[in-house]
Amino acid sequence: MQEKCVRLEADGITWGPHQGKPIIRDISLSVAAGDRLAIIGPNGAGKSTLLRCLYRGVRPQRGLVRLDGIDLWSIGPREAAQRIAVVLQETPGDFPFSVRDVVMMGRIPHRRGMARWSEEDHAVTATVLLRLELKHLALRQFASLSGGEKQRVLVARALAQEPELIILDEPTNHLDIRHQLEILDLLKGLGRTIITTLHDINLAADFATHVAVLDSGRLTGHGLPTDVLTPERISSAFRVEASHQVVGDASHRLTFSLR
Ligand SMILES: Nc1ncnc2c1ncn2[C@@H]1O[C@H](COP(=O)(O)OP(=O)(O)OP(=O)(O)O)[C@@H](O)[C@H]1O
Repeated sequence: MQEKCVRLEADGITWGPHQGKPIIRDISLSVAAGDRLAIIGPNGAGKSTLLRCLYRGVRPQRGLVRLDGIDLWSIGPREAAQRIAVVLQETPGDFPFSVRDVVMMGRIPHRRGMARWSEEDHAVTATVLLRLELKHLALRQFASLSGGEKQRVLVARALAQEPELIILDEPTNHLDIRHQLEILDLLKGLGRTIITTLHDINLAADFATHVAVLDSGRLTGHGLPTDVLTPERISSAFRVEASHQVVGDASHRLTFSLR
């Protein structure tokens, strides 16, 4: 399997529904190859909408998204899908697919038309199942898995795509704390550029090399977690009281209360 990373830049992007007000406005950010960006912000801030612009799900009405300096809309959807894998909250849970089938779906952007799966497709799928410790579940129905196992399979499908960038929307949703830590640890070890939304601010600080704070469709901070995740910025974005607490090894945690 190839290990590749890409640099992504968003330059002044704005998007909203037709004839509606923009949901995200004038967003500029950059993610260096191999970095992990966590996007945080309150419900409805526009995080999923921003992700859609970054993975070519919707075209920004203003501004550009670039992959290694090349406009994302100057490359076709197939090439975009070969370079960017997306893990969304909706899962193919109702469909009668085995775990192996779901992981194999990651190979679709590499397949020529309706051709059969190639030896390479089979080999990559087998490697990913092994690497993500899913081999013993390969023949299980996806729908029969636990939430934590499902999330692991969806990351495996993304990895089978051999992408340079993985974009995830709330990958820790509905997972208990151990499974949240496991999935973030797994993502850290993939050696890819990663952009993810996360609701847990302290987990985001531990996981990400950089964070972006979105508030009412605008970016209010972007940079290193220690610089960006200040109590003032978090209080203002989430409309709560936030304060720093020093824990055991002198690292900082934010605690929250209603104001
Ligand atoms: N296609 C659309 N047409 C109209 N409104 C939309 C569309 N997509 C999103 N919205 C609205 O834009 C706002 C931001 O939605 P979005 O899903 O991007 O927020 P979010 O920050 O991901 O929220 P959450 O944390 O609750 O998942 C919401 O009010 C949503 O209803």
